[in-house]
Amino acid sequence: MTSIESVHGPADLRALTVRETEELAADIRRVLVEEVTRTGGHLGPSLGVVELTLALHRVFESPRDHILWDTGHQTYPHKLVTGRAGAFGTLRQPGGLSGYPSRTESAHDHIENSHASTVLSYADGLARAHRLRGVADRAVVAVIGDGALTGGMAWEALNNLADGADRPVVVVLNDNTRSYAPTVGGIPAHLAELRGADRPSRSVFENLGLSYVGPVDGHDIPALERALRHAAGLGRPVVVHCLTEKGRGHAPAEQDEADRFHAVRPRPAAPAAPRASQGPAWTDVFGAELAELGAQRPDLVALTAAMLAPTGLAPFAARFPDRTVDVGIAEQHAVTAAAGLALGGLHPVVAVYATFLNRAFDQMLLDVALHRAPVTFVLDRAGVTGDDGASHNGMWDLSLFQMVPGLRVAAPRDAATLRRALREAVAVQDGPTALRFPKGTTGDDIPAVATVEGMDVLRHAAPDVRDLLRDAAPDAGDAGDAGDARDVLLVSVGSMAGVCLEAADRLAEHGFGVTVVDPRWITPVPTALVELGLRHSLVAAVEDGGRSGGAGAAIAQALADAGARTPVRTFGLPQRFLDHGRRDDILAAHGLTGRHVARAVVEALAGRDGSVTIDHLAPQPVGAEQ
Ligand SMILES: Cc1ncc(C[n+]2csc(CCOP(=O)(O)OP(=O)(O)O)c2C)c(N)n1
Ligand SMILES: CC(=O)[C@@H](O)[C@H](O)COP(=O)(O)O
Ligand SMILES: [Mg+2]
Repeated sequence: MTSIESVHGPADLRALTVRETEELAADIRRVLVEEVTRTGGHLGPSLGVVELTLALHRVFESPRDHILWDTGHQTYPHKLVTGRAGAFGTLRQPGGLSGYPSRTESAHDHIENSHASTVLSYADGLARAHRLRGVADRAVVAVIGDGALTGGMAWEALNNLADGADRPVVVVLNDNTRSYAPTVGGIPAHLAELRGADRPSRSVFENLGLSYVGPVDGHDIPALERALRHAAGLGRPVVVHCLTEKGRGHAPAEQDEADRFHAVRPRPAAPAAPRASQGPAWTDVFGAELAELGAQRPDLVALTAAMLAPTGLAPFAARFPDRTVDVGIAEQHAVTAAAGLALGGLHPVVAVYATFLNRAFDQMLLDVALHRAPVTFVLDRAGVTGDDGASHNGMWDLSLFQMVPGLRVAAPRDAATLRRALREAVAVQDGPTALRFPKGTTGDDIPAVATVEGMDVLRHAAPDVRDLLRDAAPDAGDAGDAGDARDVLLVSVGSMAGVCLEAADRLAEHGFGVTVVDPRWITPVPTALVELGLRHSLVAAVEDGGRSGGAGAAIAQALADAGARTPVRTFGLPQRFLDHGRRDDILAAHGLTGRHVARAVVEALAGRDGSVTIDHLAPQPVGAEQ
């Protein structure tokens, strides 16, 4: 029985007989199911490309030939046959193998970005480079899924590839008819025709000017190899249409109608000990509230970019299918179509993972905000997601949002404030709104102890919260803070409320008067927040997002614009690409903990008069940066 342990690199594949290759495919599936069930990850997509991966590495000679993968979530077989079988048990673990191609892991890996629909553009550019540099002996092979093919970039690239008879890119279309759910739109309909008995005489690819090979059984290794060799021999741009099955070879995945085990959660290492209430999933809170609002507001329309269930829209879709739109993996189209829906008198809600909205920034800015269109953006997976690595962290949105005139942004801290923010957002009819919340569960609700000008005060040291906005400095109240009641203003952004409250307790133990405020609506910076900041000795903003141009930076700018001399410390993620890991570990590693924030605030205050010692707080790995 040929096993994956006998494969140390793709050259070993080329020495196998067809039978041995088929035995190897079975062993790869065994390893995928055993390991990914434990580690979590993209089991279904990888099971679907086992034979395709083996055929690709037998026909083409990576890394001299470039085999490029769109999205990269389906590359576990590729990793196994390119020398990483021994490390595969570390998949998606901190310090272990990435769940996507990684150039530091292997010369066989090229594209690390997990955002879909990019591979054909890489291939076009790489093929142009080969031509311009006179490189003639290196193939460029681009694997793209039927889902990714619904993304606009893919067609921009095809338009260019079709015009490049001298750029012999081999496009391998991995057609398993699904993104998460069955792929939607005219493109999958055309692919279905090509798969059918009475297929059209010419495919859309041939009408554009590319050659077309197929359809070919994506699980028949000899047939795949024949098709790939034929395609490579054409010496011109060509699409090889491969028919595969997502989740192939693992019955629970094959039978999973929802998404064929697109992304499975890690199996708990041991029976989970009863933990403090984690609360509901943010996604579920949003989905349930939107469905309720949909019953009250016939003008609400939900839009998704091929992620209806992952973004929580399933309850809304079940009740209001005619007001639910899946545009495919096409966020740019989703946003401008939402502007069109708004122009038509409706109130669209665009639900998307935060990082994927990046590619629709221009549409948000100039198709939505320029027209003050009442579109509500709901960003799930905002902040650190962790497991999926650098291109999945939702750490860009708060910075991008600062640039959008008229956009109002809410960052709820728990389930109650998420429901409230959603209701408030869809009530806004004179411009766009956005909500952002992280991956995972909400935890318990965190009640406000007071409100000030619409902002929630989670903790304060003054006898009366209104004292905080008076000019005279109130003495410390009964919160046990011995210092001036307005020593420190901690501005909590979204899910950082628990971190801020822990920091406040630590600071209060050491005699500081601390106010913790959650503006809930953080962009534009509330005037009342500036007023509060002006009356405190130090302002510290804590956000689960990139520090450059984020919410904290905007608060600092607003205070400076108001002529404040109050120093501002911003706590957020360093503007770097963060390696994969667990969300909580990454937040802690970058100082987003109560202990670290307290220590850094004390340092900042000590920096003013030097009278405060900080030896009682253990050193933390990362300091707060101004
Ligand atoms: C721009 C962007 N939007 C959404 C996603 C989330 N996503 C990851 S894989 C996937 C489905 C991909 O379908 P397909 O290309 O057919 O690959 P398959 O999983 O079927 O192999 C989606 C929507 C993404 N990675 N990038
Ligand atoms: C590859 C991709 O973009 C998605 O499958 C993503 O990995 C899902 O992330 P969650 O697991 O957080 O839903
Ligand atoms: Mg697919």
